[in-house]
Amino acid sequence: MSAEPAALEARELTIRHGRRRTPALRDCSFRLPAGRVCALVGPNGAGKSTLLTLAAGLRRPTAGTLRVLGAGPAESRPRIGYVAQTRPLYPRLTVADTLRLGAELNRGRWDQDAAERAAYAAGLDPRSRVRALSGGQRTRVALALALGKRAELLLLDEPMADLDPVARHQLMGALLAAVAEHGTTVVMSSHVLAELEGTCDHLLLLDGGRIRLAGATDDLRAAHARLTGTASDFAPHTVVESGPTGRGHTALVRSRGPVDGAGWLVERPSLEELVLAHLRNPDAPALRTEHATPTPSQEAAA
Ligand SMILES: Nc1ncnc2c1ncn2[C@@H]1O[C@H](COP(=O)(O)OP(=O)(O)OP(=O)(O)O)[C@@H](O)[C@H]1O
Repeated sequence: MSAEPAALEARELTIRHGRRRTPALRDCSFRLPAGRVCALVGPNGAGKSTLLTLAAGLRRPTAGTLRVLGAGPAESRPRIGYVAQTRPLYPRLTVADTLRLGAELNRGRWDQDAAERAAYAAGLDPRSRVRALSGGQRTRVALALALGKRAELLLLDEPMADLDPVARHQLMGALLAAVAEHGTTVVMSSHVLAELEGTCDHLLLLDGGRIRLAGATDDLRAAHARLTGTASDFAPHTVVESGPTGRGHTALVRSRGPVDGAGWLVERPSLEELVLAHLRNPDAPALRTEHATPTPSQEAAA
């Protein structure tokens, strides 16, 4: 548990789309402290976009609660920047008009410089109509609106999917600057695990609508180890994934006590290794670190 303010706090969050029998999210409980850059990862259909739409106040949960910046999602909407996977924009407006509309809708908090930096960094013409933009250019404009809004919480659905490598680099720079200057919290869904490694300091791994891993990336990595040795018994540690290697056996384990001194070669897994091992092994127990655990609710404490 933590006294740090939470950007998101979910308790038993469940949502069923329409009449679907299987919920898109099931009993998800987690806490995302404010000021983090959180990678939201998981396979196709895991529930990532659904979670972002709930946080953006565009859908209501079937059961459970989600607090956003300490309030209900709808109430917090003015403080949130949400970039949907479809990048909805007005096709007839020019890029400059789109930013003007952003300024109009966010009077008193609009940051024109930040919006223009994001939109025009690659030489995009302000007079271009939105309908004539490429997928990556639309993404730039959608991100420019979110950054110009000086949102306290940015909810970005696969923001890097259609950006070229230079634009990805620029986007990460702009996001990290917002975090450093304004304490912005960023939640970013992505399938490009290697790209998230150096940028994200928090991870939410969803699979089948359930939370598999939640916590600071350093804490999650520190809770695991890759052990390689001649024996195949890795007790007392919990094996997430194991297999033979040229040198004997190797396993990615959730450590229970010290891992040194037992004759194993010990390595700290990368974020990508950790995520892949959990996705390949759906029976591995979920892990939510202390800082990612919701504080006891007032009703529960009463
Ligand atoms: N509007 C909808 N109506 C019915 N079912 C939906 C709707 N939106 C999502 N779903 C279902 O909810 C589940 C979660 O979908 P969601 O889009 O949240 O996954 P995702 O993790 O974002 O996937 P991807 O990586 O492919 O974008 C899937 O089974 C999907 O089919």
